[in-house]
Amino acid sequence: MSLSTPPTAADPRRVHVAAGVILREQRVLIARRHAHAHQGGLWEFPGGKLEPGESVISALKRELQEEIGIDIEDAEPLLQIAHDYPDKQVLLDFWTVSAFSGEPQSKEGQALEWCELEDLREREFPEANVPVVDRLLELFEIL
Ligand SMILES: Nc1nc2c([nH]c(=O)n2[C@@H]2O[C@H](COP(=O)(O)OP(=O)(O)OP(=O)(O)O)[C@@H](O)[C@H]2O)c(=O)[nH]1
Ligand SMILES: [Mg+2]
Repeated sequence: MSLSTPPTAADPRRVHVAAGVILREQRVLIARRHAHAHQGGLWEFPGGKLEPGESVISALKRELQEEIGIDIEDAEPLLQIAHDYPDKQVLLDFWTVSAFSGEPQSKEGQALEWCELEDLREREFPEANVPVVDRLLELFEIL
């Protein structure tokens, strides 16, 4: 019998998070997590925790307005990842944001970068993000 149980998406202790993969030409918008935050100093896709009773898309819209000041006009699910950090279990819902209004700006003092897809591997992301970065590069046929 294995000592640890594999991650399951349904575990109610998981923190459910919505994050946006915002694409423009061959670039993706990434933000740097504050040094003191969970997984601090690493790059992320903007987003945050769902409030009780909130849908993923509503949370995504709210978080992207709060963090970078844009309004989502079109988005579709890209990948869901359940990941266990030593100190936290998360369920990350990554959505591709294909249309939005407003110009992304740092509303919480975080660094923002329109990163060329081919440079994405050089940025350090939290461990849970590895499959989403892989998927994105696969979709754009970047090896
Ligand atoms: N937004 C975002 N969170 C991520 C990513 N990858 C990843 O592991 N996480 C984790 O998911 C959780 C998301 O929390 P958050 O800090 O963005 O939540 P939030 O915006 O609601 O912030 P708050 O806690 O200050 O209200 C964190 O534990 C973070 O480490 C990612 O790409 N984007
Ligand atoms: Mg956040």
